[in-house]
Amino acid sequence: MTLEARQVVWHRGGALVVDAVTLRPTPGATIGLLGPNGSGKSSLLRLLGGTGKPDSGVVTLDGAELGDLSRRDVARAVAVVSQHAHTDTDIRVRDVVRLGRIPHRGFLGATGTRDEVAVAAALEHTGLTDKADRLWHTLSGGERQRAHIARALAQEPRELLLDEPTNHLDIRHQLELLSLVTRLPVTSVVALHDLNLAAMFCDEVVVLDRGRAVAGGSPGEVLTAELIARVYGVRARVRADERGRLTVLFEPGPVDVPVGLTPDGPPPAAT
Ligand SMILES: Nc1ncnc2c1ncn2[C@@H]1O[C@H](COP(=O)(O)OP(=O)(O)OP(=O)(O)O)[C@@H](O)[C@H]1O
Repeated sequence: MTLEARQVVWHRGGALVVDAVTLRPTPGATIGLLGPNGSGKSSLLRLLGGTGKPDSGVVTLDGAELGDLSRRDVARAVAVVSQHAHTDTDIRVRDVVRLGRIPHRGFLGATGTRDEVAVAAALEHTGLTDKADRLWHTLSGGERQRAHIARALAQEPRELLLDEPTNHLDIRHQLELLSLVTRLPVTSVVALHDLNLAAMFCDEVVVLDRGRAVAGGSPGEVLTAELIARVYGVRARVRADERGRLTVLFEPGPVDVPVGLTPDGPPPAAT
């Protein structure tokens, strides 16, 4: 059993933003949450992380309703990296990563060898060991993003919720980060905009559109030109290589232009 959402509904600011979504990730799998801006990805992640409470439906962790568990119990199992994580500017990177250990600390809050080992491993995994003693405000945007991920890894969660974790990262670090996430012995739910990264790294994807889950399954089943046109309003060609790896190629122009008619094609007949 793992973190699950069943028929969750959530209104924010009077609007329905998550509409009867059910999410049952396979334990250990990497699940991509896809969908256009405003489709409800971050909101669903908030419900899964327990920082939002559904108006109806339930989120459960190992069968227990999230609202019935203490914050500490949830934090021992679930780590969240949100899109707009705030960090004080005069704190050192190692101390940011140490924050991930708080749910594991004993009554007096003392840190032990196990904490320092977890922090060192998290810094190493995210390529930040040599920046551990740097002050936060001296880091680049991508390095800050990696430090937030290191903090989540130091938490040694079973479930990892990541909201656009590749934002700010250069292509090498995007690939390294998602490759790391897929190798971790955790269940991950990752909001992503890049459909090619989703196809490359996710075992399953769920597509949200105006709060509703409109498709779910393996990337190959879900990421079709038809779905991309319908949900994103964009023309695309989806190719699979001999090993079944997908590439999504986007094409300019409105979706109602027949596929195959490119800007280099014949000019429209004069009227
Ligand atoms: N605090 C809030 N009050 C009112 N509406 C909100 C609030 N937070 C989010 N919303 C609305 O909820 C809807 C879903 O937003 P959400 O951030 O979950 O989408 P998203 O898919 O993560 O978008 P993006 O890809 O742009 O990050 C949007 O219409 C957004 O404007």
